[in-house]
Amino acid sequence: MPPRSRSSADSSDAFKVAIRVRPLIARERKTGAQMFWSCDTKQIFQLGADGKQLGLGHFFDRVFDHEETTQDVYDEIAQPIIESVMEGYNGTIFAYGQTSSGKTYTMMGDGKTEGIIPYAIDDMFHYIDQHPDREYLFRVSFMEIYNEAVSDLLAVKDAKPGGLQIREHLEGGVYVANLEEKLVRSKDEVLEWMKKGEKRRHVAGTNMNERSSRSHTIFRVIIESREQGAKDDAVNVSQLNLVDLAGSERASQTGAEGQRLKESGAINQSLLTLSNVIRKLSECPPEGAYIAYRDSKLTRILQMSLGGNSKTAVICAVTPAEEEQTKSTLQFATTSKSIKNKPVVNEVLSEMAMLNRAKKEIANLQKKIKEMNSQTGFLTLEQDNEELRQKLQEKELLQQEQEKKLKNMEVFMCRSSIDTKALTEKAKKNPRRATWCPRVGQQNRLSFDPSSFKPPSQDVNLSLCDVPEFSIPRKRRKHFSGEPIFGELDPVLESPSGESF
Ligand SMILES: Nc1ncnc2c1ncn2[C@@H]1O[C@H](COP(=O)(O)OP(=O)(O)OP(=O)(O)O)[C@@H](O)[C@H]1O
Repeated sequence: MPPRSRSSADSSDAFKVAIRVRPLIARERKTGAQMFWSCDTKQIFQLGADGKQLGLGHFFDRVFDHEETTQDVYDEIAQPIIESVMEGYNGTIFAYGQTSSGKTYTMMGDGKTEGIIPYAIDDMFHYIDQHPDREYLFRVSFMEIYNEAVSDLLAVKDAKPGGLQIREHLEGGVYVANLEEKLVRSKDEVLEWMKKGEKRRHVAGTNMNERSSRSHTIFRVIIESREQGAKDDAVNVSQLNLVDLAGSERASQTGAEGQRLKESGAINQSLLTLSNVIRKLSECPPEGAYIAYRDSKLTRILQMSLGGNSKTAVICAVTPAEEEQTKSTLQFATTSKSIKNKPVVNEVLSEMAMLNRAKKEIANLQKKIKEMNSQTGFLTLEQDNEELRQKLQEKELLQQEQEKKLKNMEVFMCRSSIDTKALTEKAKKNPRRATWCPRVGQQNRLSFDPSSFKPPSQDVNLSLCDVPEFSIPRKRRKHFSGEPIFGELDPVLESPSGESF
């Protein structure tokens, strides 16, 4: 369902650029590497061989030095975006930089230190606890772009050769077809999925990094929320993209050959397209101007995060012992600073809410036509009457469409307190694969997985329906044919270990 923008946000700080300078690592310390860069909280300077500053500093929203932690980066750069995402804005945080500069360390963590993703997830669930007036539904997906092919890091089966396809909604907006989205209920579940996906990511050792990422990854969290007991079923749908890019690299430094060299070519090519897109956007092009998003999968998927409807932060990771590569990262960062995004809160209406609205409008139109029919003699009235008739026809068509969709869809919300343990047991035993998603936010949700629901021979099994306040209208019981809940959601609940209810 297409999102509707509800309200506009201040776009002045919708695109932030920060620099993170990492400490020297063992390999560099061993070779007595020279420090080429120094910084304070807002600028970074190049140093000469004598350790003195060369030229002017480069200014950014924030520069983090080698002593500052990922928690510091999170608090100042990422946390405001997470809060906006919970309020209904799209958000993107991505780490950019040369190979071995600390992108994965910053986004994922390294096993000992947590990264931005775990901090973000922790905050999101904390936010839910503090907002009992809304109910939330979380889904996650994890994709990688390797050698210009998109694959699903959470899918059981590998994608066909060539990878997953990128498509466009009729109403605008890009999506990856057949990318699995997992319903999640707790931070631990999210992190399990993240770790599971990380294990499948393409990583290999090079001369520059023992564990060098050979692909770009996008870990996405989709959040739906609505007011508890809201009358018109308006749902905010936002997504958070957490992007760990592969690093730009030089074959002379990494020693890449064969497969590594091919990977390196694909990485550098897509980063070049990213730079070109950023350069074009930094020139503040007029609305509708051509931007080469389609030149790489990465820019296509991140289209909305670059110059679009998203609050975005770019964290440029740099190596203090690298002169030229760090200069080139700073050039990218400087260009990025001029980008202006235009974030809005995304609101969608459920099919039921749309149907209710359409019905109300039809009733109003019918009333108006009746009133007009009782009056005669004035041309203007007849013209108005014709206009109303046309409107009515349109509305009736809309209503028919909504009703058809609803026939194919069943969503059952259970607002009572459910004994989730007992329900899990029942769901496990139930051959018709009822799925449930309890404890997302303050509410329990119960739904059937329409795609795998098989109508029973002796009417519907109501073993789940002894849950208080939960009932299925009898005439609807046989209509489960695969329409998703809230747009694209396929509500199968799977645990990270692969178990599905
Ligand atoms: N801020 C930091 N503090 C301490 N160690 C760091 C920091 N940043 C990175 N490192 C270390 O530097 C090495 C390279 O980091 P990382 O793998 O995150 O780089 P990368 O930019 O993701 O590289 P690639 O593009 O090759 O995947 C790792 O050993 C990591 O632990």
